Order: sequence, then structure tokens, then C-alpha cells
Amino acid sequence: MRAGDGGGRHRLAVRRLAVRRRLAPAPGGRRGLGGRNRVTLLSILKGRWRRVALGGVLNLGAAIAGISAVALFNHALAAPSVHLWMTAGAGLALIAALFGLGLASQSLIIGAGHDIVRDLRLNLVERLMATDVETIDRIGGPRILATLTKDVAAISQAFNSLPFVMFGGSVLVSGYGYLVWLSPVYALALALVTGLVVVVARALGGRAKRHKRLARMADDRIHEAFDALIRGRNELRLSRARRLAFLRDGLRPAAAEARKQEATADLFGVLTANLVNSAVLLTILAVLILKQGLGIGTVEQATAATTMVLFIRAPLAGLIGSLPHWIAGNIAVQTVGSLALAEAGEDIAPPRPAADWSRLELRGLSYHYPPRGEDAGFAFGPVDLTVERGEIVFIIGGNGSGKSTFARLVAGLYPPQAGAIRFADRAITADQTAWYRQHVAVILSDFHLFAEALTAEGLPPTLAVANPLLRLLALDGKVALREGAWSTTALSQGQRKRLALISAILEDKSILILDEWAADQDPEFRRIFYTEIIPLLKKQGKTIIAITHDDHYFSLADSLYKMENGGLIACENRRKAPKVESPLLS
Ligand SMILES: Nc1ncnc2c1ncn2[C@@H]1O[C@H](COP(=O)(O)OP(=O)(O)OP(=O)(O)O)[C@@H](O)[C@H]1O
Repeated sequence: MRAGDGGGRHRLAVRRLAVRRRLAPAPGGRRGLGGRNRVTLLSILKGRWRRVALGGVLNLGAAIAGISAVALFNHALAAPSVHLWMTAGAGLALIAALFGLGLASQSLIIGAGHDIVRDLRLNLVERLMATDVETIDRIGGPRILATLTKDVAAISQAFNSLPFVMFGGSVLVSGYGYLVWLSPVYALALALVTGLVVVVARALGGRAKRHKRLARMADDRIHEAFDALIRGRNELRLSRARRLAFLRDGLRPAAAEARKQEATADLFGVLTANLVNSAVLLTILAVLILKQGLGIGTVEQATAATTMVLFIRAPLAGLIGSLPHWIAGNIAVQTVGSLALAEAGEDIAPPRPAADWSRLELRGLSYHYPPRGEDAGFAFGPVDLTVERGEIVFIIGGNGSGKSTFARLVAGLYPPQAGAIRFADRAITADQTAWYRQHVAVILSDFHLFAEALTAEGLPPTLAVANPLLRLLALDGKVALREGAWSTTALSQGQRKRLALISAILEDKSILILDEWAADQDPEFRRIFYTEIIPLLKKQGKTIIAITHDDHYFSLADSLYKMENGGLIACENRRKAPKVESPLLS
């Protein structure tokens, strides 16, 4: 029965929710990304610092070999008395070192990058599986899919560009070293031009980042449209007006926005790349002015500096060309962080103890959906309910009265914002929910049918167990168990629900929650369900909480409750139970 002052407790629940929101960590705070514990591509790299550091050292070796080769050739050209064959031998050795060390370092760094992306993919999936259903529902499928595809691809691309970034950096550093040795004044000229390029590139990079972020937001809208495209395929096929509206109001504006923002961001990237090309020539011009105008340095030094700057150009362009990938990768990392998923590694199932419980109690259970615009959000509860072990409870109620919300709360899928579940004489606190869920099977209206059949132990069931269930649910001849998986899940909605019920029974949990399970069954099978299957499950000791509209069978329930505007009211079950005479029960 609904507890006393529902309005007062409800207000309390809403206040608690508001406080919880204020205290909630900023996106990415405790759970990883953004905020103070900002995770960037570089901080991810730190996790593999040994390999990356070794790659960096080899890279620097390759760069030094390259610069040394250029210096050697410069020197040989300026001093014809040098022994040609010795110079050629040393030059070949340096080229071989450039090639070998470059290859070794790049394969190390590329390997580390791919490992990171593989781990990131698995980690994301593990985190999604560890995250509350409530959070997943709030984020929504399209945003999650966008992260699993777009963000992971962006991070992957950023790490793929890492060898270019590192080689560019190494060549730049060793090039400076050579120029400082050759002529500190020329090195200063290069440093000034590089400094200018860095300042301008940073400013352009900041602008590019802003536009990349806006483009990423448009990507979420595009994925929402993709989701509607697949889910609404029937409606779209049947209505030209809907197709036109879908393109006009949904996909086209989002695609146009993404195109605009991406193009602007890329423009800044191209600007930066061109700036580098011009800066290289600018440095050579500076060397020319220093030599011819101010008489600083010799012709050999000026020529060597020019050759060096030209040698640096290509790796530097590679480095600058990687900047857009690096920016997009960092935005992707931050987007993943903003989802505030739970940390992975908490999915260690506590062993399911012997099911020695006698009572399931709900005490003041309350939940409030977040307000959206004008809608204050639906308030469920506070609800009190006691269910004895083996009891059959029917819940009735109008559309939108809160029945499915009730099912999600009792199943432990949504955390109550006030009140608690008591089960097996203990209050189910947040850290006990995983244990509690091991006792509950639920079939909701948006259930998913996995092809793999699993028993309570997580093993494939034997045919001796599966076949009688297929017969009981009248699926024999339609579905078979083959190598631990159902031969097909391409079934009618009613048949899919029957197979989902078999899967739930195989899990052998003591509480079974069914959300309008019988609604898709034909009248004959509905009769079988209420008069044979439910009594059979009760005989096996299952507790059944069924949401139903089948008033013809209400009398089969041990207790009947009505959900009304988020509250639960006990109903008198006056009807005489139809006699159950099932051969299954004998
Ligand atoms: N994901 C959600 N976000 C916000 N509000 C929601 C969400 N799901 C349901 N609601 C709100 O909660 C109310 C109760 O929904 P619920 O699905 O529990 O009703 P129900 O009794 O199962 O309805 P039906 O018989 O139509 O399935 C609805 O009126 C709806 O406004």
C-alpha cells in the first residue's frame, strides 16, 4: 500500500535528487576524463611510457643519423679534398641507420598506438557493462554508438599519427643542435621563425579545436538520425512526408552543421600546414639576409644551413599535418569522459548464495525522472510492498502509471532515490545491488534476445533441460538448441517473448518479473501461460511479479495491486480462481 504522506516524501525525494546532482562529480571527475583529472591523449600514452620512450630514443637516433648524413654531405661538398669513398661509406651507414632506426621506432610506436586503441575499445565496453542502466538510458543509444565508432576512430587516427609527430619533433631538435654547432646566429634565426610559427599554429589550433568540438556535437545528432533511420524504417518507407521531414529537419541540418564545422576546422589545419611551408622559406631568406646583408657566416655555413632547413621541412610538415588528428583525438577522449561511465573491473559477480530468503520488501521506494523543459518529470512512489517467497503478484494500472518504472526499480536496474529494498533480511544498499540482481530475472517490453543460451552457472544448458522448456512454451519444431545457442531468434514477437521466458527460466533465479509478457500471446497460449506455466513456476518455488491487463486471470494471483500515478494500491482479489488442472503440475 502507498505510504501515508506521499506528497511530503515525494518532495523529499526530489530535494535529495537535487542535492545529489549538485554533489555529482563534473563529467569526467572521479570517473576519469575531463575536470581536474583531465585525461588527454598524452596521459593515455603514459600508460605505455616504456615502449613509447624506447620508440622516442630510437626516433631521436634516426633523426640524428639523418641530420648527420646531411651535415656530412654538406661538409664533403664544401671541402673537395675529403676522401670520397670514406664519405660515401659513412653516408651509406648513416642512411642505413636513419632507415633502420626509423623503422624500428615507428613500428614500436605504431604497435603501442594500436594496443591502446584495442584496450580502449574493450575498456569502453567493460565500462558500459559496469554502468547503471539508468545512466545508459539517460545517455541514449545514439550517443553511445557515436562514441564506440566515431570517438574510437578519432583516437585511433591520433595514435596512428604519433610516429610523424615524434619523428618531426626529433628532426627539429637535432636540426637545431646542428645549426647551433654550425652557426648560433643562424640557429637563432630558425628559432625565431619556429617560435613565430608555434604561436600562430597554437592560435589556429585553438580555433580548429572549437570547430572540431562543434562538429563532434553535430555527429551526435547525425547518429540520432541514423538510429531513427533504422528503427523507423517501416514508418519512413510508408510515408513520403515523413521521409522528407526526416531529411529536412533531422539529417540534413545535422550533416550541414558537421560539414561546416569540419571544413572550417580543416581550413585552419591547411592554413597551419601552409604556414610551415612559408616559414621554411622565410628561414632561408633570413639566412640569406644574414649572410649577404650583414656578412654573418661563410658561404659554406649558409649553404649547409639552407640544406638543413630544407631537410627539416618534410618531417616538420608531417608533425604539423598530424595536429588536426591530435586535436580530434583529444576531443574524442574528452567526449568519452563526458559520458561519465562507471569504471571497468567492478563486474566480479558475488557467488550466488543458496536462495534462503523468505520475504522481499519495498519500503518507501521512490524515483523521479529528471525534468525536461516544461515537464517536471514523472514521480514514482513512495511505494511500500511486501512479497512473500513463492507468491504470485499481479500489478495492474493504466498507461504511464509507473508499472515499468516499478519493474526496473524492483529488478535493481534503476537505483531508488529514496526508500530501499529489503531482501533476505538485509537492506539492499548500492554495494549489494549486484548481489541482489543475481536473484532477479526480468523481461521488460524492450528486452533483447541473446542467441546464446546460458544456465545459472553460465554454461550452455543440456538438451534434457532445454527441450522440455521448448515444448512447454510451444517452440519445439521452431527453435532448437545447437551447440549452446538457439538455432534462430528470427521469430514473431510473441515467439521471441516465449524464448526470452525460456532464457529467464534457464537462469534459475528465484524472482521473475514480467512486464506485460502475455500481451503479445494469442488467447490460447495466454490461457496456458496463466493456468499452466505460472502455477508450474510457483510450484518450483519462483516468486512472480507480473504486470498484466488480463483481468480474466486476476484471480490466479495471490495478491493484486494497482499502480496509479506512481503509487501502489492493494486491490481485493474477489474473483474465484479458475481451477487449474494441468498435467504439468501432477
Ligand atoms: N526514460 C524516461 N525518461 C523520462 N520519463 C520517463 C521515462 N520513462 C518513463 N517516463 C515517465 O514515467 C511515467 C511512467 O512510465 P512507465 O513506463 O513506468 O509507465 P507504464 O505504467 O509502464 O506505462 P505503459 O502501460 O504504457 O507501459 C511515464 O508517464 C513517463 O512520463
